Amino acid sequence: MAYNILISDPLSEDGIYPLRQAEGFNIVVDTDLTPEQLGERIGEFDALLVRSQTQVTREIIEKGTNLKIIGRAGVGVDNIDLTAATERGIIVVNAPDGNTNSAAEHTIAMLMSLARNIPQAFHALKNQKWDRKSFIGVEVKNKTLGVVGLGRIGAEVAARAKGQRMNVIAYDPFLTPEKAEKLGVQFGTIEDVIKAADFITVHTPLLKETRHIINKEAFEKMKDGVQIVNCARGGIIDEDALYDAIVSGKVAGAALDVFEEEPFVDHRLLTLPQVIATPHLGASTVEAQEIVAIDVSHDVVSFLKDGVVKNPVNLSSVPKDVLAKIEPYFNLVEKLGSFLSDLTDGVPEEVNITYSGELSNIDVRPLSRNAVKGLLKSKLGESINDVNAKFHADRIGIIVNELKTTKAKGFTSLITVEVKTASATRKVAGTLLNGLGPRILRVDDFIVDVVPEGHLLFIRHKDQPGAIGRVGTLLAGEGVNIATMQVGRSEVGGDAIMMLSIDKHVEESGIEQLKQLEDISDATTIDL
Ligand SMILES: NC(=O)C1=CN([C@@H]2O[C@H](COP(=O)(O)OP(=O)(O)OC[C@H]3O[C@@H](n4cnc5c(N)ncnc54)[C@H](O)[C@@H]3O)[C@@H](O)[C@H]2O)C=CC1
Ligand SMILES: O=C(O)C(=O)COP(=O)(O)O
Repeated sequence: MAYNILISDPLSEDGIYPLRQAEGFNIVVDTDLTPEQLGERIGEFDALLVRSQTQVTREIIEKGTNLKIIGRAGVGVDNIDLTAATERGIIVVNAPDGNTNSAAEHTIAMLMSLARNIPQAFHALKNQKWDRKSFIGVEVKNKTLGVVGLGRIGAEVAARAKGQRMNVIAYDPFLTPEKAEKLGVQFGTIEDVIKAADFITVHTPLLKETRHIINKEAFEKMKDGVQIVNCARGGIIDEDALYDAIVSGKVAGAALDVFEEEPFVDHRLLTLPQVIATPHLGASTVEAQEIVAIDVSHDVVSFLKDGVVKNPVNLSSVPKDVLAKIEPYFNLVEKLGSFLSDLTDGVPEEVNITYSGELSNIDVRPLSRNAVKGLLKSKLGESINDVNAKFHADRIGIIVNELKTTKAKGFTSLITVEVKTASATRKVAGTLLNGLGPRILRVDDFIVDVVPEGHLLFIRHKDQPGAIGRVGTLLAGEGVNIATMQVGRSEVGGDAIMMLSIDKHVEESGIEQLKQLEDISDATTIDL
């Protein structure tokens, strides 16, 4: 299998060696594409690798008809339309750890430069001005640093600020008092943080909840003479409000690595002497660039070859030990979903997936996604995969419930999938038999033992002499050979089922004839 990979932002050449080494990977590096050129070419590629500059818009994603994976060699994915990627079943991966240290070091460098006017003084010297009066700074020791967003980078910045003898107060909606205590930082609301701080640094992702989280009202609550650092994302701070707050004297200075619009050549904020800036250099170190490129390249190779990724952004990630336990069930659970899709008429309203036995103790969400994928794929087509299965289920309004019980009726693990439509409830259960592979063990309330593969025929009939013979004769007339056959019944002479494994698909006309046979109430073909 050959794969075409496009790298559209500058990535470390040393870091992309996993891609260069992978067999069948054709790599194109073109970091000068305009959005129009990218749109024209993207259809040729299986994978797209970017940093923060390439805007991976819905339009680009829709033109990427062969795209399977988008790799972000860095953390922030606000330049990628995640909704569009998810809808189209394209997995997005990033490299969340590789540039933490560089971004934290850059933040501290900006903080110190801001406090001591280093860039402004250097600029004066370059212009042949020996000026010591204009650049009197402030110490950071014993000052309070307010950290908004105490994730990977925020926590590193907090630790280093403590090394500078600063007091640190942090706000993060996912911060627990325990984590705050462990990091030796004070724990507060956003209001506590912005009121207490002499310096404020933001380290959240850019989300709709964090866009302009530092705005006019926030500036009004701050201490007079506060200094602001943004090495996270343009847009977290309202740039117009920051401009006004600096001009009014409320804010003494700002150090910015990121901007609402990037790149630019002129920026109103840079006309203010209190503002120092770098052109989005937080992650621009040799070390960080090598690590992020390695991480994202590994994920692209392993996804295209084996369907496995370490750092998914639009799927929940699964630890290796859990993946090892659930991976053998991927195929079975997808087949259970497909089986039910063929068995049910009408739109599914509710899907209940019950995990019994050993599977009840682990994170089985990837299995549930595969069950939904199987259920939807035969109705909506091959474009359904585990990235977009949940999106399409939500879109249709299907409620998916995951249930767990330790009791597995003697099996190590048993998975039961039940589908409710407006007119019926159908269910199917299966397991992995040691050494024998996947088996369907129950259809509705009937016990069976079927390999979920190939063409199956599910028949409901009355337990009467001759019913089985009539089915055999009719299928023979259609040229359909029966490979295996099982019969189950609720009671002698009562409702019964036949589960046949057959060598070819039975046409609709054959199914209609089967349904007309005496004592046969229903017949369904299932193709797995
Ligand atoms: N300037 C640069 O070159 C770089 C910038 N970044 C930016 O820094 C951001 C943070 O990176 P990491 O620390 O690695 O991410 P992270 O995911 O480890 O941390 C983000 C933190 O923000 C918190 N958060 C989310 N919503 C919040 C809210 N409304 N208020 C306060 N906190 C909130 C989260 O709970 C999390 O703890 C990235 O999303 C990226 O945009 C990252 C690397 C380099
Ligand atoms: O990782 C991030 O979020 C960054 O902002 C780094 O961006 P870059 O890869 O340097 O364009």
